[in-house]
Amino acid sequence: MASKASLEVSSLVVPSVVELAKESSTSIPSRYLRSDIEKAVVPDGDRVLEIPVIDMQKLVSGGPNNSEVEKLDFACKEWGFFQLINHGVDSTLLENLKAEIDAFFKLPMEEKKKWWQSPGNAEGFGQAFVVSEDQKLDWGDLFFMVTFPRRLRNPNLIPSLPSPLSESMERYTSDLNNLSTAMLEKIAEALHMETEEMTEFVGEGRQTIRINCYPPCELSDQVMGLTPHSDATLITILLQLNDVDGLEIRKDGKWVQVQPLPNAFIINVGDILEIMSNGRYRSIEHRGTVHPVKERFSFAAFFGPRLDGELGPAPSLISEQTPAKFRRATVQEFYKGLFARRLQGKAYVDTFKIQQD
Ligand SMILES: O=C(O)CCC(=O)C(=O)O
Ligand SMILES: [Fe+2]
Repeated sequence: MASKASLEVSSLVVPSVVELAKESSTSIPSRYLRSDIEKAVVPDGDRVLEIPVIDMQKLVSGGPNNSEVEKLDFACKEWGFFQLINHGVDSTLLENLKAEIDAFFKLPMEEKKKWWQSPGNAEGFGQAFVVSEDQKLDWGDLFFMVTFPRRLRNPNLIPSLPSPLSESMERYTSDLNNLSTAMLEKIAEALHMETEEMTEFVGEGRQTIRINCYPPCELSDQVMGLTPHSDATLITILLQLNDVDGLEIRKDGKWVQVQPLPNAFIINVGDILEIMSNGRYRSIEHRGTVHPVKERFSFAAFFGPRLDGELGPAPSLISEQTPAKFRRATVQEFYKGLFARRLQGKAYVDTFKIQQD
């Protein structure tokens, strides 16, 4: 049955960083400058960090004992992050989307104002998780909206975006919604969960999207494009929209840069999947850095469960030997708490942990 539950998401309204970046670097307000940025480690020589690569075609076509499902299990368990190739999303659509988003963020501010966030509503251009006037701000503008289920969409967004961006967004978010559902079925298989348990938990699902634009900044080592965080999702499908790297993950305590394969998706385990898998899979902390002279764009599609359900470890994954590591909560309660605080690594999901003696 379709749920009526909706969720109000808000964030304090802040100025546009794209506009700010047009001014000289001497005028960067202190709200953006940080002195506590940990540097990323540079891999030895020309060794780069090789995050696992999963092939969607192999994942869906293999029968029982599919080794790609085992690879998926390993990637979610050991990394919380992997690249997805052969994902089936049309590459022409991806190329069009990249150009259209670039043009969208370059529209004059006068026009972009139509889609700016407003007090009490975090959809549109702006920032997220800004809850106090004195917290540090990210060096980037985002565009956030609810995309699925359709009835929860804000009518001032997708249909009123410039054409052809609105048509590309419709196709892209719909393709990613289907891909997320297919991926979660495989994740259920990898976890040896009952399939119905996953489908019941996800229900109609909920997708939100966040497009990130990080303008260049001369003081790039003193600003953060996107504060270290884990995503509060089941899974996130991330696409880097241009040729500028900047995504970093915290691997074994150290920040390391990710170099995505062209047009591959980067998929990461979110906090809700960590809870549902009873900690077998772990959401990974990541951040967006800023380049000194180049702007960077990325597109994150967040996929979570229906809003009118409950979350907690899947009953089939709990036993006497593996007791529940997380408390149960309604999905609404989970999100309400999330949006009431600033982003701070994995601190929020940790509040759901049950102390083990
Ligand atoms: O820009 C990136 O690569 C990371 C984006 C991200 O983590 C997010 O939007 O949640
Ligand atoms: Fe993220």
